[in-house]
Amino acid sequence: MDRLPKCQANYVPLTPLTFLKRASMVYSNRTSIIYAGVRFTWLQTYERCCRLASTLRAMNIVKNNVVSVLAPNIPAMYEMHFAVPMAGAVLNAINTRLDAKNIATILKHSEAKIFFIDYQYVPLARDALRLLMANSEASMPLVVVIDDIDSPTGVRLGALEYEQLVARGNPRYSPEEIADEWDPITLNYTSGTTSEPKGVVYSHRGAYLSTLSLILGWEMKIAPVYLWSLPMFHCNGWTFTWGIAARGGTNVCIRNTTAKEMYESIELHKVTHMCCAPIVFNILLEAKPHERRPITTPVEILTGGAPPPAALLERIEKVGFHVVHAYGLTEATGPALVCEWQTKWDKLSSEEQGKLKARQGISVLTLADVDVKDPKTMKSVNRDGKSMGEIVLRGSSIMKGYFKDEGATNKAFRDGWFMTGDVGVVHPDGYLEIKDRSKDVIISGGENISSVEVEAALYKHPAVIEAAVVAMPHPKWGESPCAFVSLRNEAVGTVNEADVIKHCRKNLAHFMVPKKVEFVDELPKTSTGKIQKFQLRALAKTFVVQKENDSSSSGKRPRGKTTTSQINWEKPSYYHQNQEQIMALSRL
Ligand SMILES: Nc1ncnc2c1ncn2[C@@H]1O[C@H](COP(=O)(O)OP(=O)(O)OP(=O)(O)O)[C@@H](O)[C@H]1O
Repeated sequence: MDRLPKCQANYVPLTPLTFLKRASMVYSNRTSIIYAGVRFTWLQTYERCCRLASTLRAMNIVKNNVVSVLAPNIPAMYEMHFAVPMAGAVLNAINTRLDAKNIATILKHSEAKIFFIDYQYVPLARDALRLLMANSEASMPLVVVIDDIDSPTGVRLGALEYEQLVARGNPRYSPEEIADEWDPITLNYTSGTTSEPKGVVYSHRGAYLSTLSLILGWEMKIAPVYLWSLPMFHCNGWTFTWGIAARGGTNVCIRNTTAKEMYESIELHKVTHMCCAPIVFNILLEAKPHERRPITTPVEILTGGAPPPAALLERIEKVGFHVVHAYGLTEATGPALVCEWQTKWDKLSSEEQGKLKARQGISVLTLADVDVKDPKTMKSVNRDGKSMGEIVLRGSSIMKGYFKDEGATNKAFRDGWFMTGDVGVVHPDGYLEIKDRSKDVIISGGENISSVEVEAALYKHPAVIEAAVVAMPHPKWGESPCAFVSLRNEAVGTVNEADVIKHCRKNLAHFMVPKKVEFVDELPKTSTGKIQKFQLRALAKTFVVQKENDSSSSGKRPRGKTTTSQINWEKPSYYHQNQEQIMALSRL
């Protein structure tokens, strides 16, 4: 038996590109993409991708060349997820919330040969290209502007425009053969929450398997109507760029994730599925009455990227959304764990259900194994829901490695495991729960305090809209929890520090209760909307607790004051005004 050889009939390299070709045949007339007044079928999408791929080849793009794109969730961005690898190249979708300096750094590091730019991002891209040009070691990519396909604007940066390249190409183009499924398909840079963004490389095989296992993990049926509320530049839309083709679904593309645009799309197109970070729940929940639309049939939401507090899960489900919680990282091709629902939980109260759903869950099918280990001994921790260790993963959805960074790659892989840098526990039922990032754990009097647990208690307070907890120096305990909280507009002035501490006492063990609560207008965030705890930690270090139960700080803001502080958080270099829009929205 073992002598039977592989041949082209029985051994085809795994690649998500096969999903598109299949969709063009089996779902040829079904709507593939909706964007404003534009609609495509799966056959049209396939032919447009063939055309673009053939033009890229004609432009001397060869195997493993990087093609970068800076665009929101528009049809071109979707098509490039197929067309670029169909030309044999590697897609690098850049986060549109980065600033010019970081975009220039990515273009240089990735050695991008072509840079596609959505017309709205031309000013930002121009600044990035200027910085790149000033760097004598960097080579300049060819620039292509993507004009709005629904209402062309005429904005240009050079001679080339996306639709011209599509029109010029061959719809009968035969995509480049994937010789080896281990070949790279995309290059995605991490969020830079804990360090500088790193270039994560996915293989065709990893992308294919991760796509399938997420479809199964989320139980996504045939022909979903998928709203693009998650940026496609996040781990290729957590693989749903490829996944919607696999299911013959409809991609509803929107430029901005405003409450109005999301609610309108849900109503108009009868959206069945969407993905988002928990921060988007706030946008949906805090929508103004004229922006809201009733959710008449349940919309499935897959959420992840940050811990969703149980209280927030409860609130969003009451509106009519049905949430599935997943945990993952760029390095794991998006979600690696899904909190698979158990029917016996249906009988529980909504509060208990929220708590169970807030756990990060069990591995997706592509992972061969997941564990929580003591990072020093690499021994598995007890499955008691209490013993903490580092979450480690192994399997086909784990990245190939970090591009041009052997040191970081070697550090990330240890003893056959990928080290996530996240601290978690395993419950007796096998479900994992993340307690913190390694760097965020608070050690108070020798006890580990999970900032995520304290935050979950804070979110239960009806006036709290956002909360983050970090370590603050304490003369007796070494460290103690310090909470940074932003309040709903109507609660500002009515809730004080003592109220919040009293609320925490009711919901947490005494040693976990924050010794200080600082009210802020906004919390500092990364380009992907994650809270930058390093900035909070730096500020918390300046707070001095004199004795037990005295939380007076170094002096600027007296205890119990009910107004919020307008702190000018140091903006990271990868930060620009879109971020402010998101924050403003989340606080409306
Ligand atoms: N469901 C979740 N619950 C809690 N935390 C989550 C969840 N999903 C993701 N995370 C956090 O997000 C991290 C992955 O984020 P991402 O890959 O975007 O880059 P980053 O880790 O934020 O950036 P960098 O690696 O550059 O610091 C995980 O390691 C984990 O800390």
